Amino acid sequence: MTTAINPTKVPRALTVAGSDCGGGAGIQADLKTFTALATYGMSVLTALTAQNTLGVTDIHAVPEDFVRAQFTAVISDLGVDAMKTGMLFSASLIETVADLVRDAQIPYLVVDPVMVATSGAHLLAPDAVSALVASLLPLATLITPNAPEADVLLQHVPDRSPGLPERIRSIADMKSAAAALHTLGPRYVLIKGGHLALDPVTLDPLHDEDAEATAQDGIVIDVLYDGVTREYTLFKSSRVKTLNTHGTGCTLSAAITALLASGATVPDAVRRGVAYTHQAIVHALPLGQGHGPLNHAFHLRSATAATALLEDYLPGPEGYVDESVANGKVAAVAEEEEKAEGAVEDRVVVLSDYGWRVESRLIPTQRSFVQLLKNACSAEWHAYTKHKFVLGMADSTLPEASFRHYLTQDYIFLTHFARCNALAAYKAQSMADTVFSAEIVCHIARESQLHVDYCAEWGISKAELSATKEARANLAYTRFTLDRGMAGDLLDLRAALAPCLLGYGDIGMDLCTSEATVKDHEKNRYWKWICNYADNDYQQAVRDGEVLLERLAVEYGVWHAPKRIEALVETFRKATLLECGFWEMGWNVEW
Ligand SMILES: Cc1ncc(COP(=O)(O)O)c(N)n1
Repeated sequence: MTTAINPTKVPRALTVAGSDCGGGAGIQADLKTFTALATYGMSVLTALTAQNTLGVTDIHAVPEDFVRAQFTAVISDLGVDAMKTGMLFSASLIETVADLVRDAQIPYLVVDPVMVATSGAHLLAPDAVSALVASLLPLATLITPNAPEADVLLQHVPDRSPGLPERIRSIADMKSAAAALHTLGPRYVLIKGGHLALDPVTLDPLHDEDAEATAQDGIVIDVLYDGVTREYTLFKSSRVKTLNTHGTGCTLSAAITALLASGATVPDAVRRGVAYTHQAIVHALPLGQGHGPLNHAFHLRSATAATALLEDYLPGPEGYVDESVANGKVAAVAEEEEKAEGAVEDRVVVLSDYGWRVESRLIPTQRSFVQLLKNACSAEWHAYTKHKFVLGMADSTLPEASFRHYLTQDYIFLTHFARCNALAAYKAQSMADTVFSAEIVCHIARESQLHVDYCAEWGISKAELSATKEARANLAYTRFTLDRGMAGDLLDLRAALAPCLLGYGDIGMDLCTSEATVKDHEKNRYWKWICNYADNDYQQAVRDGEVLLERLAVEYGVWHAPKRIEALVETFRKATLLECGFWEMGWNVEW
């Protein structure tokens, strides 16, 4: 039976996996991920586990006939654009699923060869690996083993070349393993590097004694191999110091499946899936007493923000039967939220192939430092992000002379913005944070070159740019930021830089989603500028910057230092006003 056609534009994603009643892994993680990535999620259960963050206490396999019934129900009526498999448990379940997939002709199949849970429980019978290799891998578009799973699968590669490692330890090993696993059938192989300890600079495998220390600031490399083009793509993420990684593999393969269902190519789905999973780990929840779950809804930011989202949908006063009861409830919720705010102590484990070490650190629960800054300066933020210069770009009424003046000054601004980030690299307390800022410097250098090209489109030559004198507003803003950085610490500097990073993100998004702007965008002279800041790359930079600010806020102890918060708010306010001054400068073409 082939899959039903899709009469809507909603991407349809199916997971065939085990249930984790604790909600962190398996079907539950997959469905949360599908929803977070705006796909319609469906599930076929292969096994029920009694499980929490500490481990699996029992497993109940679903009979093959019932797996068949679930799959047929989904395929015949709702249809599937992409599907993944997770915990399949036994050889007979694997063969059943492979039979069903073969008939259904689903466009994409992602196989996550789940073998052992983070907690150590066996989720696949050892004798079922041969069935997985023989029946399911040949049908897969992509397989997503971690290094230990890849090691097991490699034992099943016929004609193992002598170059294949016994145990994957380096990027070179990951590459040769990926190419070897491709011969088992899947076009793409993604080997996840979370279990490897690599030197963050040379990317060489670490010796046992160095692994523990460097794993703190380490990086994770995932290797994707395309068996048709024979190309490798390496995805780099910073390693997150946390114990809360339960469900990481499920989440990544589900995210890739959702993105494939949405029309992404495999490399793009992997790139975005890795980024989504990384953020879900960064915001992971310290729930339970073992490996806590990821936060699949990190983009809702906080319970307060999620509830605020619902404000638009609440009925008016006429919707309540008894207003006093309703008000009482609201007050109770507010009190609960207040109690929930603050910081909790999280046990942080630095994990590597070679061992682990526990540290403790404070993790804010409900609070967002970025939100605090924006709320405290809401009037200034409004003046900046809704400035007449911005509104003039939205409807293309901004005089070109103003924009040109702004562009020439922005070129100078970029130079100082790079210096600020170089200063941030110097102020950083860890190699990872130094590299983070240094990479921004390199990014600004490239942006500066693109700026020259963009200015040329506006008839501004490189010579003209070089001869431009710096306007007072520019001087004030950039030197203020540098001064904050030199006199203060990394957080002071990042708070001074935040209005630029976050504000342009807000403006790009606002203008790109405003109906009026979008409707006439072909006639809008500023559309390209707008798209540049609404683009995924810039928005990702905004998210990275926000995550950094939230972390620094905790690391520098601001939640216990009201005076420090006040000072940081003032820095943020001044920088926001100086951004307004920058627009004013453009608007008035003042020198
Ligand atoms: C039902 C189910 N499926 C998959 C996993 C693996 O997830 P993890 O390795 O994070 O424990 C799990 N623990 N439970």
